Amino acid sequence: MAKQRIYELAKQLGLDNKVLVDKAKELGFNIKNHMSSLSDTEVNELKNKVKPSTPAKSHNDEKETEKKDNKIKLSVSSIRRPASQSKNHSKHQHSDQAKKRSNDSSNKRRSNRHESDKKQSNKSPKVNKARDLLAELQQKQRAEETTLAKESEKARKIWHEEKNKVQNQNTENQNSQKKDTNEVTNQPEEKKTKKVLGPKILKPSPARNRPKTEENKQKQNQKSKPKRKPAMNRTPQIPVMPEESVKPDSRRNGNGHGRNTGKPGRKGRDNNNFDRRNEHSDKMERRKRKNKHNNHAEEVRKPKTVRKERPLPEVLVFEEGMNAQDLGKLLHREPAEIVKKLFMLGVMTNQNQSLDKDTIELLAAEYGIESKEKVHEDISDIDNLYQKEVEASKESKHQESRPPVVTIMGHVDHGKTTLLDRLRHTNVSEHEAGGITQKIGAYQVRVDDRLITFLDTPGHAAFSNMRARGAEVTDIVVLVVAADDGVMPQTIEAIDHAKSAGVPIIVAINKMDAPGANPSHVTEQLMKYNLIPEDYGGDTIFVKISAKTGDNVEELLQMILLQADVLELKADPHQKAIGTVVEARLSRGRGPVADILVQQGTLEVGDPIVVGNTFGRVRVMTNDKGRRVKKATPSMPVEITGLNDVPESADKFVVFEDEKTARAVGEQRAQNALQKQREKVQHVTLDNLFDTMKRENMKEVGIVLKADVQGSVEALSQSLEKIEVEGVRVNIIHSGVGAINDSDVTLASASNAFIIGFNVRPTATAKSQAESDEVDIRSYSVIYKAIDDVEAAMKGMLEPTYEEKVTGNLTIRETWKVSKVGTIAGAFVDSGYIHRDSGIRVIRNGVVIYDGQVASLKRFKDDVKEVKQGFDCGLTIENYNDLKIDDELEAYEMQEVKPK
Ligand SMILES: Nc1nc2c(ncn2[C@@H]2O[C@H](COP(=O)(O)OP(=O)(O)OP(=O)(O)O)[C@@H](O)[C@H]2O)c(=O)[nH]1
Repeated sequence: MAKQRIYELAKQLGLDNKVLVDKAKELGFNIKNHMSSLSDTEVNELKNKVKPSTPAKSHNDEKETEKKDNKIKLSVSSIRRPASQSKNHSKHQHSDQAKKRSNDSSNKRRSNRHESDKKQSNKSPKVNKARDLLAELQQKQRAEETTLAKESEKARKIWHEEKNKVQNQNTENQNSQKKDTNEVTNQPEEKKTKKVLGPKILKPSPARNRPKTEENKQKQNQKSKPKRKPAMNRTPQIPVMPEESVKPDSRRNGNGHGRNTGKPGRKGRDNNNFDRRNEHSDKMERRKRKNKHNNHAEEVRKPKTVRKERPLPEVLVFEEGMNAQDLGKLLHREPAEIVKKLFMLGVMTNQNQSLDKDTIELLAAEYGIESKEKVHEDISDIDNLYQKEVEASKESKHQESRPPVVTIMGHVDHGKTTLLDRLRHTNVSEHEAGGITQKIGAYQVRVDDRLITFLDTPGHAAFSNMRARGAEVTDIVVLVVAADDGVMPQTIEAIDHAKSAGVPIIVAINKMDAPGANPSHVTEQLMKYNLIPEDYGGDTIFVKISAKTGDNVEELLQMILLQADVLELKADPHQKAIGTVVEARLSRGRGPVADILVQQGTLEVGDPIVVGNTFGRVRVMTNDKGRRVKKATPSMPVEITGLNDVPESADKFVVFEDEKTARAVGEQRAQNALQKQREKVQHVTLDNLFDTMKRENMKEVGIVLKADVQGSVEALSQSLEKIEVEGVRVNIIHSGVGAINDSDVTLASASNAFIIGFNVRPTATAKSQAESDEVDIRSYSVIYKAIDDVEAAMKGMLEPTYEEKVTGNLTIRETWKVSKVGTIAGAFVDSGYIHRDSGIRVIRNGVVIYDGQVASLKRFKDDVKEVKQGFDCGLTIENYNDLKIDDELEAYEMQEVKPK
């Protein structure tokens, strides 16, 4: 049988040539490659060897797998090993296998080889040629392999030399790592080569090799704690570096920092980052140095100011809600210190947090000082300021005697004004309208170089309120009782007022010259009111005088001074001036004018002043004789100008440090007063709801009241409001001092009220406005006249009755029918007049056929109010169009009939 070549057999078996060659070699056949031929025996033997493990049907799969395996092996080995090494390795393997087999088949093979050689030499020249070619190819292959191996060996040597150089350098630098470095450098070449050429191996992070900070050390210790062996067994720890970590510097970008992952890309990036970082840090460094330099320069220029430690205040006057900053200012300490102190006291706060009273007190105690809460003063409460000044004067060491302020009281016509006239040597009563004193006057009388201030209060009942106010500033009341008239109602009222004010009374029994004078009777009457003369064991001074003749007036003055001495009246002229308004009015040329009585201190021209709800600066000051003065001492009545508004009588006044404050206070008070007034008008509660409803059903007479002085306004308004007419009451819508002006008319018109002017007249514009608005203005100079008129008007309002009054007769002369308007009658006024609002009756043949209202009234094309006798007019009647020529028209009005 012919010999078969291995590749043929491989093809037949569906195996790779190499596999078959290997198998054949395993069996010890004398073959070289897949071209080698096999004998039949060898073929069979090889088939047997291959067959069991390689079933025919899976040949392809196996082939594939083998191919893959071979490829992988080759690829891996080509990377991992140098060619020569791989060759050696295969040689070794080959030799091992040969050794194994050599024992059992060496002789046999040797003989076979000889045989085959012989056989081959005997072959055809073609075969020999092919063999030679093959041999030649093999030689070439071997030569190439040898060259490659030499080159790789050379390259490896160079690499090792380089590496060793670097390692040696590092070894010198890093003594602690010396040992390990040496170990690594002494490692076998194969291993090292393997490392370099082999696939990437994940290396321990260089981070672990960083110099250990304290923190890192701690962390590492914590981590390694459970793994630690007992201390006794521990050997001195030499850090065993991982293989790669022994050459860290060569991998750390030359600076020992940064992470090296072994990737060139990342290396590069790290380098760049690092460079940038370096650059940045350099800049920072430069900047720092520069700043240092600058700071230093500043330090040189400006020596540091050391804050002076100011002493703590004796008392911490605080307000609740202050914060650490506020308290820091008061205590002359840094707010941070305050916060710290509070923290120590257990109060967690910041500099801006409001603190309560207790905390602030605690803080003061911590500093060892007293604390006092600041009491808020409402400077707009001038009554309070006034009272404070009064109290201050009582404790003042600069008190001086002051003139007594005397008020003369008594019943009407008992001679009060005559007495004052006598005292002032002027005749006031003759000029008084209606013979009644209408104003509070204040005068000073000199008696033996001593002064007595008199307030002339009117005796009429309507002025009782003013009298009571007069008593407030009064030290002594002189009660005038006519000897021929005796005690009257207002005498008793005066006694009550004086007593309630705690003011001592001196009784002046007047009109001793009158024929019916009976002083003992008067004395008896007064004793009923606990006014007991000294003669009767009492302490009331009785003086019998005649104001008319002047008898005993001097003695009365002496008695007043005596009483003043008993009272020891004193004041401090050096303190801030306070006092009371006696009277106020609006002067046309001078503006608001106020008669005031200085009670404490000294008022000077130019003083910023708040008077009631007004304020200003004292511009001109005039005394009771009409002379200008610059100063007003205690108990001195003066008239002042310079206020921004007219104050009310009995208002308090207080002088302020500056005009700004005075203005602020005055404005605040005016605003408060306005608010109060509004609340008074608008406020309706459950308590007053019934009253309000009741008032809604009542008819009201609205009055706008204007007078020359505030006292008259008050007196008149009180009298008017007292008028009682069943079902009707007076409502004073507005009252004030000064002429009747436009706004008064507007207000009266809007409120359907009329205006009463007392001693004042309307301005020209107000007069014309009143006429156009049909507002009634009544002017009076005597109070009771005004009261009587109002009373009559009020009676007129009670259920007024109306009666018809025919005002005119007309005859229709023409009619026109206009669509949308109706019938227009052209009529002639035969008698009287027709008004636009007239009622109208249509009379035809003596019979009233319609009674209605005029709808429109015209003359030619113009609407008119009224058409009088002798004129033509055009008219329409509401809801009636059946108008015919010669119809008679009767115009009429419903007129109010006053109750009798
Ligand atoms: N015979 C006599 N008549 C006097 C005396 N005093 C006043 N009269 C008169 O009494 C009247 C009233 O005097 P007045 O001084 O106006 O009285 P009044 O108390 O001021 O009156 P009112 O201002 O209304 O409060 C006048 O006619 C005086 O002339 C007096 O001493 N003797």
